[in-house]
Amino acid sequence: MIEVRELTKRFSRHTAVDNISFSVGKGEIVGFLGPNGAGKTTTMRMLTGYLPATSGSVEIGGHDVFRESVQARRKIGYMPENVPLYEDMRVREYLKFRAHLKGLSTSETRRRVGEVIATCGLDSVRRKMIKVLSKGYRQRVGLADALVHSPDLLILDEPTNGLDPNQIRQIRELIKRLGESHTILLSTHILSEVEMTCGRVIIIDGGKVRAQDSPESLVDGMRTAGKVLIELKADPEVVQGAINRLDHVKRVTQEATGDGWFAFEVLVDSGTDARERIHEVIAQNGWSLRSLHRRVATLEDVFVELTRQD
Ligand SMILES: Nc1ncnc2c1ncn2[C@@H]1O[C@H](COP(=O)(O)OP(=O)(O)OP(=O)(O)O)[C@@H](O)[C@H]1O
Repeated sequence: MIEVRELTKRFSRHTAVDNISFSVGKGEIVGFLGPNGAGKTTTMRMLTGYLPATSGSVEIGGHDVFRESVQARRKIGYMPENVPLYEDMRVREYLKFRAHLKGLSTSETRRRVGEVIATCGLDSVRRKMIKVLSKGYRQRVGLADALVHSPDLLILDEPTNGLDPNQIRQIRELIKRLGESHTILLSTHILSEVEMTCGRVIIIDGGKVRAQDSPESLVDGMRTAGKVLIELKADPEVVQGAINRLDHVKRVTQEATGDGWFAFEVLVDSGTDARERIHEVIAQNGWSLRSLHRRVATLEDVFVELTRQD
């Protein structure tokens, strides 16, 4: 559905997107992740034909976005980061206006506007002025606008940005439902959202693709996957020294928990499980233990590992 080849965008001397290639298959929901300034919005704007590329190509459903822009755009529903809405229009009126702009006939417009109002849960506000709507409803209007011409592909730039947790949940559920009948590429900062909604993730940083895989495989392949967390009561320096001497232990850090106990974080080689040997050391020394468990890596760990500056 999306085929991106060696895509580059330079703004004078700054390269915002640097020779990236990826594809998104029909029916996939793909998360596009990256820190601020990574190049997500710039990439999405090129994908949707709003911004010309410096070099490289983008095909949407077999149509080159730059050379066959009308055909390609017909397949795309784009929701930009800050949805530009006409504040003084009523919701239904605005969606009708947008549908006409996108070339729908009067009867198609009536039918589709009714459908997207229902899909996006806008029935109760369809006669309200856009300026009185909450941010959550505005996002839904943006989504309805992106959907009104029945595109196969949705490109959503931070669809939950600025929403409260309830609104985030509602939009996430809506996106999941839309994913049953659309291909979706969405950018977000909320990693748990990606884990819940996306089958695949593309992580970009400094304009380059750093990783692309399912959230599970990225987490499995995580280099720092092995961490054991312990809480016990004993001389922390002695504990640290004893655990540090074990095979496959890379680093032990400790901090006081404030109630007389100490918390230790033990970094071990990937693929090793040091819990049993750590427990033996604790038992041999007779230290009081109140917790010992392995921490499973999260997508956040992968993200930090791939995009951190140091
Ligand atoms: N029109 C422009 N002119 C010059 N530089 C730009 C322009 N648009 C974006 N940039 C720069 O390109 C880089 C990538 O920006 P982009 O907005 O694509 O990042 P992003 O990943 O979407 O970030 P955020 O998460 O903050 O929205 C940034 O360094 C930005 O300053």
